[in-house]
Amino acid sequence: MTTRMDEPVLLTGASGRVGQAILGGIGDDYTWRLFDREPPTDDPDHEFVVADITDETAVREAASDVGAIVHLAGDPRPEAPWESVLRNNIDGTRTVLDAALAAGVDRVVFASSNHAVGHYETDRKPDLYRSDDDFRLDGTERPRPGNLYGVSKAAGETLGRYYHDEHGLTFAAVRIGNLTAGHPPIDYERGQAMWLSPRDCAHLIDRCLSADYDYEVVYGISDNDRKYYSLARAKDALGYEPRDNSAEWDGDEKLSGGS
Ligand SMILES: NC(=O)C1=CN([C@@H]2O[C@H](COP(=O)(O)OP(=O)(O)OC[C@H]3O[C@@H](n4cnc5c(N)ncnc54)[C@H](O)[C@@H]3O)[C@@H](O)[C@H]2O)C=CC1
Ligand SMILES: O=C1O[C@H](COP(=O)(O)O)[C@@H](O)[C@H](O)[C@H]1O
Repeated sequence: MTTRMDEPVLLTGASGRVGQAILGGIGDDYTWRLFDREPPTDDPDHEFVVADITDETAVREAASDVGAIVHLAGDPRPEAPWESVLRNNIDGTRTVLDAALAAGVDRVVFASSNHAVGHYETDRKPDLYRSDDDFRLDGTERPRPGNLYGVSKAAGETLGRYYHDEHGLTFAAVRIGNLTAGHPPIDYERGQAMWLSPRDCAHLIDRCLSADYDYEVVYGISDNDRKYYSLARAKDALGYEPRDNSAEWDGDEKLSGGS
C-alpha cells in the first residue's frame, strides 16, 4: 500500500457513484474513513461512519484526526428542491468546512457540478457540444447555475473560497461533468461532452489530494473529443492527466461506472 498521507482521508458520500469510483481507483493508496448516511451493504474494506452530513457532532468526530476531506455527500439531483439542497448541500458543506477548521484539517476537496454553470449552455447549444466548436469554460467564469441544485454547488464553491481566504484552508472544487453507469450514451451529445470516466475521476481526486495549490475550481471531465470545459487548469495546477475519451468508449461497463 502506498500511503501518501500519514493521516486518514475522510470521504463523505462514500457509497455513491463518485465515491465508489474513487475507491475503485485509489482505494489502496490512502487510509480512508468512509462516511455516508446509508449503512454499507457489504463488509466495508475501510473504517465506516454511518451518519448524516448535517449532524455537526458526527461530522466533527469523523474529521477529528484526518489529514484531508473529500466531500461528496449531498443531494445530487438536478431537480432537487430548495429545502433539500439548502440542508444537505449548502449547510452540509458549511458543516464539513467548520469541522475541518475545528480539527485543523488543511485540505478539503469538494464535488461541485456542471450544473453550477448550466446556463452558459443556454444560448450556445447544441453547437457547443460538438467537437468543432471551440467555446470553453475554464473555471474563472462566474457561476450561472441552471437550477437550485446548481445554486447549491456554486454556494459550496463560495464557502470554500471564504474558508480559504479567512482561515487558510486549501480547497479544490471539481465541477464534475457526468459519472454515471452506462454513460456516455452514444446518442446524447451533451453527455458525451461532459463524461468523466471512473478511472479519470479517481486520478483527478488523487491529484486534488496530492498537488500543491491554494484554492482551485477545475472541471472534472475526461479528455473527450467533444468538450466545452477546458482541462487546462486541472492539468496545470493539479497535474491531471486524463486517459479516457467518450469518443473512444466501447461500452465497457467497468469504465463507464459499473453495473
Ligand atoms: N455523478 C455525477 O455525474 C455527478 C456528481 N456530482 C456530485 O458528486 C457528489 C456525489 O454524487 P454521486 O456519487 O453521483 O451521488 P450518489 O447519490 O450516487 O451518492 C451520494 C451519496 O451521498 C450520500 N448522502 C446523500 N446525502 C447525505 C447526507 N445528508 N448525509 C450523509 N450522506 C449523504 C448518499 O447516501 C449516497 O451514498 C454529489 O455531491 C453530487 O452533487 C456532481 C456532478 C456530477
Ligand atoms: O451534477 C450532476 O450532474 C450529472 C449530469 O447532469 P445531467 O443533466 O446530464 O443529468 C447528473 O447525472 C448527476 O446526478 C448530478 O449530480
